[in-house]
Amino acid sequence: MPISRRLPRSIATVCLSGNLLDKLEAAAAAGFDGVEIFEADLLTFEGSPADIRRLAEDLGLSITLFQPFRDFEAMPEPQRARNLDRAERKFDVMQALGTDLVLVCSNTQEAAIDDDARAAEDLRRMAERAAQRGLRVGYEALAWGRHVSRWKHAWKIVQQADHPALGLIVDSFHTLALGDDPSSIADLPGEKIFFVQLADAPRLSMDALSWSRHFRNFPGQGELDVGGFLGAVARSGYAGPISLEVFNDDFRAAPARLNARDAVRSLVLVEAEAGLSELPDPPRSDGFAFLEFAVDQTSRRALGAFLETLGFRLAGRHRSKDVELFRQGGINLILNAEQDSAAAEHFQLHGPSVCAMAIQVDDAGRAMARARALLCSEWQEQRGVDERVLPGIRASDGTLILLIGPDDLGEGSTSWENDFHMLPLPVEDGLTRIDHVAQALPTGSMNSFVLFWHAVFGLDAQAPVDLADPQGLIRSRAMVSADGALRLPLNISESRQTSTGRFVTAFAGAGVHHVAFEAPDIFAAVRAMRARGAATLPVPPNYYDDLAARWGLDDALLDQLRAHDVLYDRDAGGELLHVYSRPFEGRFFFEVIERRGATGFGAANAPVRMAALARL
Ligand SMILES: O=C(O)c1ccc(O)c(O)c1
Ligand SMILES: [Mg+2]
Repeated sequence: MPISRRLPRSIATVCLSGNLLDKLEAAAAAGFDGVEIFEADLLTFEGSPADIRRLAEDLGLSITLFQPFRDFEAMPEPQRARNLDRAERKFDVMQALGTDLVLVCSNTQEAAIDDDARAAEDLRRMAERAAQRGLRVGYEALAWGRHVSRWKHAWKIVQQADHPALGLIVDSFHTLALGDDPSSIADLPGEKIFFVQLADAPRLSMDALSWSRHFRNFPGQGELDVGGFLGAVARSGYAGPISLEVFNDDFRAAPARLNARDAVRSLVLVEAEAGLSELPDPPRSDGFAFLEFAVDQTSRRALGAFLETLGFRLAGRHRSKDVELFRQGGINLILNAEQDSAAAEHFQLHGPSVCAMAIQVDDAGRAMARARALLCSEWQEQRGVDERVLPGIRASDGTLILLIGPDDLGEGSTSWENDFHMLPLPVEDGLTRIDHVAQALPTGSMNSFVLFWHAVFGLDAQAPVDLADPQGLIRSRAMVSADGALRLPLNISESRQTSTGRFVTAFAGAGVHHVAFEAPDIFAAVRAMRARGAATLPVPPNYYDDLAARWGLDDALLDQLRAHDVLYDRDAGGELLHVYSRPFEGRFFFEVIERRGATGFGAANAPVRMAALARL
């Protein structure tokens, strides 16, 4: 039974960077209804709690919760009595803030007594005092609580305390981190759940506290079933706010407004997963319809010539714009040197680079509706008379993503001819399609990109891998569609000296740093490329000696690999053979890949590639 209702959206100030005012403004701008005020943000703020109340009011935000109140229940004397005085002072702050709810998280102190009756008694007393002021107390089990770490245990204590001003607070992280089952939250009386906090996280093997304090992220960015958790909450009849509470090292440094927009995007997604709302299905994709490079006249000549060595041919010239189409097999690459265009702007900022990716989708209208619901900004290029309009959205870094429906640029369709004077040249087919497009991301932005590709296109994030560059570590995560037709590895580096770091710093931000083309016969493709003057990225002999040992390859195959600078890997699906071009003007490079069943990206070979790039 779907329960379509819009619950208020809230975010904890700890999720966002800046001072308290920055945080409030970012939350309001993103469209949140309310905020949880974290005590640390209040303590470091210049203004009084009453000032904060006014600021929030002016921004249209309610203050949904004040937190955390720590180490309260089941203490020995004299702390036990002192804790009630401490609570009274927090109540003063809450009244000045204009919020009626405080979060008490389960006690982590060694001195805490393992006695549910005592805990219940303490919480009941606190609730009595809160009630005298019209306030409420919510009790949350921290996954690392000294004696109370699970929601069922916290609920038992809340029931035992039996006071109308005391309720339960559930937090998806604490429940899912312990592998605890959230489904019976659905059986609680919804009105006794006072507040709901959501956070996702990658699966990591470490203690819950460190995991929670540094690696939480927004729903859809991690691996926990937050949608299932929220579904159980919704079935209880809970009608309060849904609040994001994320402690994350990157988020503390991320631009608050962009991060707040991601926060809303994650809520839209998880609400739909929980059955609280509907979202158009993600597109099914056959892969990339084309890639567009921003160039000027000079770099177009250079890139065109470079592509020709890889077997691409000039296949068409745009009817009204300074744009050329290069083709090979089913691969379309557009070189855009048009003045006063989005491409020209991109070129000014980044130099020759990929400025747009066109993705083939089963239904462009539905894909756009989903993107819009997920707060993507729509984009439309100026167009000439009779030119087709390709609907587009912007990715996290501003890269343009065009959505190509089945009738727009289909295989053998005449629609290219609509916009281009096509040249009657035979197209080569040594390379057949775009296998993947790899991007270098600025530090701290992995979660934002993962959410974009997961939410809008339904791609799944593969497990992160660490790649060793001679100058530092690169973290890589591939976003892949269910059938593997759309693959986008995302790379990030803390060091500015790695191939990824150099790319991001030298070329002003995120961008495509390599494009991989599929070849049915990689050795034939390399021979053809070399015959046209393309140089492959050299591979040291040591690599092949080790390959022989690792995989027990026969000498004939090894000789072929060695002679063609082809790298080899194997995964559960099968074999992977790949080879790299030299970089174009020290920027991006191309990969040729032959998949013999493998679904990965040859991560084991990345250090060899990066060392070769560093030597150049
Ligand atoms: O990390 C903590 O201490 C902490 C505090 C309050 C919360 O609501 C929470 O989920 C964690
Ligand atoms: Mg919490």
